[in-house]
Amino acid sequence: QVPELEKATVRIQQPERVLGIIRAIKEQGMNKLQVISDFDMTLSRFGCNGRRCPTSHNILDNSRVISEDGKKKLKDLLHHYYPIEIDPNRTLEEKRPLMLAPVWGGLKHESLRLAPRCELGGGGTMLCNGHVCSRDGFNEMFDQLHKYNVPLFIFSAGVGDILEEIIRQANVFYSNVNVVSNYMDFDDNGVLRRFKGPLIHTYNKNNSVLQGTEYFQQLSTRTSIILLGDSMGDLTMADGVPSVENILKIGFLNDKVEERRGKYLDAYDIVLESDETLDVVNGILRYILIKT
Ligand SMILES: Nc1ccn([C@@H]2O[C@H](COP(=O)(O)O)[C@@H](O)[C@H]2O)c(=O)n1
Repeated sequence: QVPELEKATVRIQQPERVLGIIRAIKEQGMNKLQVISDFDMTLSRFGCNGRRCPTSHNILDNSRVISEDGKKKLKDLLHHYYPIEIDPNRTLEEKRPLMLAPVWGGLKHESLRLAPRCELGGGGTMLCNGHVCSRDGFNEMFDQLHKYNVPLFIFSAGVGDILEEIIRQANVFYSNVNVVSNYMDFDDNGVLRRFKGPLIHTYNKNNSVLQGTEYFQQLSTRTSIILLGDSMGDLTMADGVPSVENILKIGFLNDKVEERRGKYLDAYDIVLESDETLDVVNGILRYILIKT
């Protein structure tokens, strides 16, 4: 029923179980469904024409508002911490305390004055090599969820101001979309002082940073979940949802595919290897949402 699952990029450890979950979600109906998704490298592309696409952090790092010294610091931090972030041989407990540094470490020394809209403006939607960096099927996914009134919760360790702007410029920031991320806090002179609220990094995406938002409580009847992520940290994004009945975890395995395949197959129900599209997600949503 979902032809996209036959794509060469799809790996599933327990196909019967996965088909069972998809059928159960369809039976429960669209009123019970919510989608919880990571943003960078999940809704946005990992690569394009053989080059890495920017994360929402990288858009800021590369922008003209950051000093050359700051750019170097941010790049050094990322080169140091990204291999740790994706290292399959370190436990989450080892990684967790290290992950705050790349989110804030480079920016805190910057006298950053930024009008995020301007930085991305002039048609500058998340561009990389002249191509828009959202995955193929980005608009279709948002459109489908909006049409059927399915809530989409984006839980991101990226920069909220930037990724909101990307969604807005794609004209899909609908009322069913909610974002929890790191938002910049500027003082009266427009200088970046901090991020608002607790910093979200790749390995604390769970209830601990959602306290006070009550988002999941309001959606307590939405007991079917489709979770989209690209890291082992994304697997805890639905931890605050009360009484989950069905959960389908779809993981994008973008980098170090051979090394990480085993862990991803154990953790995610569906693994999409080097797949730069949202075809599979859209195919599953079509099957679930469109009455046959
Ligand atoms: N300075 C940094 C810090 C993190 N990143 C990357 O951003 C991504 C986090 O955002 P999610 O939407 O995926 O939660 C993650 O891929 C980090 O590697 C960065 O590029 N620069």
